[in-house]
Amino acid sequence: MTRSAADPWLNGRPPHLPISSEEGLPAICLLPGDPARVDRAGQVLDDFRLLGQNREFRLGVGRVGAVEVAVCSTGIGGPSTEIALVELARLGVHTVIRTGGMGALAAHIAPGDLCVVTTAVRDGGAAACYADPATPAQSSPEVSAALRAAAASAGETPHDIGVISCDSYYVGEGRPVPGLEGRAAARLAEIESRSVDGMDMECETVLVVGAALGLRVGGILVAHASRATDQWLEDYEPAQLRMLRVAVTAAGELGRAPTEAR
Ligand SMILES: O=P(O)(O)O[C@H]1O[C@H](CO)[C@@H](O)[C@H]1O
Ligand SMILES: O=c1cc[nH]c(=O)[nH]1
Repeated sequence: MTRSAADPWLNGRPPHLPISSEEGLPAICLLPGDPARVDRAGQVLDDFRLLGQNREFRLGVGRVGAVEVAVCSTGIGGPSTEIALVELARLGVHTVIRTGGMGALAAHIAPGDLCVVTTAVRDGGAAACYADPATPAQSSPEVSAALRAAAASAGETPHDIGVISCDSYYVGEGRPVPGLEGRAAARLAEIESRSVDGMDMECETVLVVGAALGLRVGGILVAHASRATDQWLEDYEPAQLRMLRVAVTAAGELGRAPTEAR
């Protein structure tokens, strides 16, 4: 059997994710950007096992109660996130929850705060291949509701937020790269004028590409930093674990009461 360039799966194995369609995946998958967060999610899942890693795509599966949950890192930005989503959908995943970090823009969101993503401003590249730029990036209401309920049961009080997702961390997020300070400042002012609560680099792709593929989509983010107060959370792991606990509980609920993918 030879690999097709147009459809480069071979013997049920996708070209990027370290798994074959014979092994299959659970219907629900958490999507951190950082590969190291896959193992952190494993700390709050039962019977976690790592399936493998290829490039930025680290993949594992575990369980919450009777519900199996996959965790797959997307790497940074739209292109690698699009690849993960398309391959996961073909492997049987129908619900995805981004579990990431963000820079808060709204002054009332402090580093370490949890945020349930309801919408994303479309500022990346990959998602434009899947839906016209006018198509809104929105979480599936049942995914957001499950995340809010899981947070409440853990004693957390997450913010409901809109994020802007863009494919540049430095100048694109208004950081002063030497020689480009003016450009970065103008960019930050432009982002601030859009009235969003935070910025990351993957939510748009998860919401738009996932929806175009017929998946239920959503996201929970923890503020790693505040651009409003210029604070940065150095001891980030406890906040990530709080977020992951909420996401795993929500995944358990969504898996217990499956609805049709939208
Ligand atoms: O916290 P994760 O999911 O890695 O994502 C955030 O961190 C990366 C930037 O450092 C970007 O991918 C951004 O969206
Ligand atoms: O400032 C930040 C922090 C996390 N992720 C981002 O994209 N930006």
